Amino acid sequence: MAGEDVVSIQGLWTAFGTGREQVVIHKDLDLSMQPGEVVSLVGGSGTGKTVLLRQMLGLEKPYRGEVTVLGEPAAQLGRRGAASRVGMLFQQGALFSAFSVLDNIAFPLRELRKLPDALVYDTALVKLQMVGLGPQHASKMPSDLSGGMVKRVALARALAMDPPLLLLDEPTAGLDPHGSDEFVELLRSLHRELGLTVVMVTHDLDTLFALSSRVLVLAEKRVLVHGTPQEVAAYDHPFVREFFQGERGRRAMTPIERIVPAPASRTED
Ligand SMILES: Nc1ncnc2c1ncn2[C@@H]1O[C@H](COP(=O)(O)OP(=O)(O)OP(=O)(O)O)[C@@H](O)[C@H]1O
Repeated sequence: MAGEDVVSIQGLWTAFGTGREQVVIHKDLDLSMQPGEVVSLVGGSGTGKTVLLRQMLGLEKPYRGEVTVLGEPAAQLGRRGAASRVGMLFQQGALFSAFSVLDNIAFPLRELRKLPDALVYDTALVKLQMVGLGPQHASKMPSDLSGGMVKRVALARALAMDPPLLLLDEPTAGLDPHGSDEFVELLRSLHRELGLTVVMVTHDLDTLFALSSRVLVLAEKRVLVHGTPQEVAAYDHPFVREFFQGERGRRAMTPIERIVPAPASRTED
């Protein structure tokens, strides 16, 4: 039933520009997401993955059609309403550079103007701890943080208002393999502990296979195919072949071979 969907998109058209300059990005696109899913959106460059996240956050209005989040049109959530329903981790973290770590996390809580300062402070500290950072980091400035820490602080801020829906734009981009594995592990445990529904855009197949319960492929201005990562990877389409069966795809799908190099193939003399 539509009422149970965390996200429901029906008949979505996204277009930019007007007249002969107009470019249509999505055409009659439908999709829905159920509670607890971790859905990865994949698609070629310019297929409108990030725009779709921004529409779920209410930052972009559909040209035509409906984007509904937890039963309400996303475009009508308003900034404060949105923060308690949807948290978003932007690609570069997007921390306020003039604010300390704690003030960045506290920002959505302060915007409410309802909570006493002491409660805002305590809540922000709890969120900091939730993403694996101790209180010694609270007064640091964003410029003092590593890339992995910026992502963690941005995640804590996205979760400040306990939203049931978390949107992630390239969550592991820019992290080294170790940092990426750690961040995936953090996302996995937060998803489990908080019962989140997660929608992410990722080009990283390790992240996709590690986290996704379902993958949606955007192509031809709509959802071309969706299913488990394994089902989608087997779908016969040029983009899907290139994405999953190119060099990156083979690496992500055969982790055991990567870790244990085959000695037999190296000793042929
Ligand atoms: N506000 C805007 N005004 C005009 N065009 C826009 C706007 N936002 C996005 N676009 C265009 O819409 C298209 C889809 O953008 P989007 O960033 O969602 O792509 P994407 O699928 O996330 O691509 P990538 O994988 O390269 O990041 C692009 O061609 C982009 O230039």
